[in-house]
Amino acid sequence: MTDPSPIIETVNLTKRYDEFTALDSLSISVHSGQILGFIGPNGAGKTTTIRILVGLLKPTSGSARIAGADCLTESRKIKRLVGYMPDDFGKYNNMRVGEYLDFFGAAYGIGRRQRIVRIDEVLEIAGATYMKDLFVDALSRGMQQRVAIARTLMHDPQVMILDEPANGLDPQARIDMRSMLLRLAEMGKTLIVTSHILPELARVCDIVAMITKGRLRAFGTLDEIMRDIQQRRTFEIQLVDHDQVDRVVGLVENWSREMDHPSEVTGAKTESMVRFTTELNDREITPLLTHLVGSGEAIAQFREVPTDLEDAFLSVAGQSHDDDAAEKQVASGQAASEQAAS
Ligand SMILES: Nc1ncnc2c1ncn2[C@@H]1O[C@H](COP(=O)(O)OP(=O)(O)OP(=O)(O)O)[C@@H](O)[C@H]1O
Repeated sequence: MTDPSPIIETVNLTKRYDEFTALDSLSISVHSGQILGFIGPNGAGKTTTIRILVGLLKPTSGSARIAGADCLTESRKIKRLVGYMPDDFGKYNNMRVGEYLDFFGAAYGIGRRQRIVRIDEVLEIAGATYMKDLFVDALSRGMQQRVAIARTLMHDPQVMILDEPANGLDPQARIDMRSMLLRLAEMGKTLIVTSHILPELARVCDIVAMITKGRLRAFGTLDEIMRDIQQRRTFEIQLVDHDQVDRVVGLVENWSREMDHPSEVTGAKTESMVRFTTELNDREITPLLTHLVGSGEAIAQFREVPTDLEDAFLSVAGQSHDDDAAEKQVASGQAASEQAAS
């Protein structure tokens, strides 16, 4: 039987600094063995949440519990239960990896004999056995991240909180990190993995929490989020001949006006393609296809361009500006230029 009670739970967690609300009524729950992707842009409130969870910051109101222990008042239990891997590896001059792990093991109160065994175990789990005698400061970012995971595992925590583990990694190291997260989850660890961008890591997460400006915008499995998010959908109409493009652009524009539903319509003559975005649902969009076919235009394909995770994230990020339409426009402009640049 699975345990129905969550291992990590925050209820209306709020943190204010004077008038400024860094975290606003965050309620999330994570079950044992799950990987939570905690995603939000810079300044969203991720670090604030993590600092509360690991007992380093006092919330203004609300509660946070890990395996039943209160993150604020039961810090000893929390320290034993949680392994926290910060984004910044730190500077450790003239320290070899084995010594580094020994140092942190001692800080966790692990006995000397036990540490010797444990260091080999965690290095093996992290795929970093060969690094044991290397100097920490000479390691690449990808190697450092493996050692950081080994360090976080030293006291065998039930919950691991990894802050931006994919930050600064090359594509291969990102893939390795993804496998590592899955391996940790298979071992029964519960993981919170933060990111300010939508990384490939999100694809290994069982659930995703997206926050912006301190507020939870979406929470659930990736599929649920993709379904729920109000999204402008993009359609492509593949034509047979490039001469049709201007006519079909006109047809779609007229139809949109008649429907009183603005669409952005663009034509690409070199591809014999017309693209448009709309918020209409399947039932509402079907008459357009009938209209196009009825007009006598030869249509090779009419298809929706699948929305990817990145679009979903940008859509959620846009919701944070709902109170201010002008700001929203700026945000979507930035998002578009970032997308174009990436
Ligand atoms: N001590 C503080 N006093 C005032 N404001 C603070 C303080 N600490 C954090 N903040 C503000 O709270 C907001 C949330 O910050 P937080 O560090 O949690 O964001 P984040 O999602 O972790 O961002 P990043 O990805 O950049 O680390 C930010 O606007 C930040 O400037």
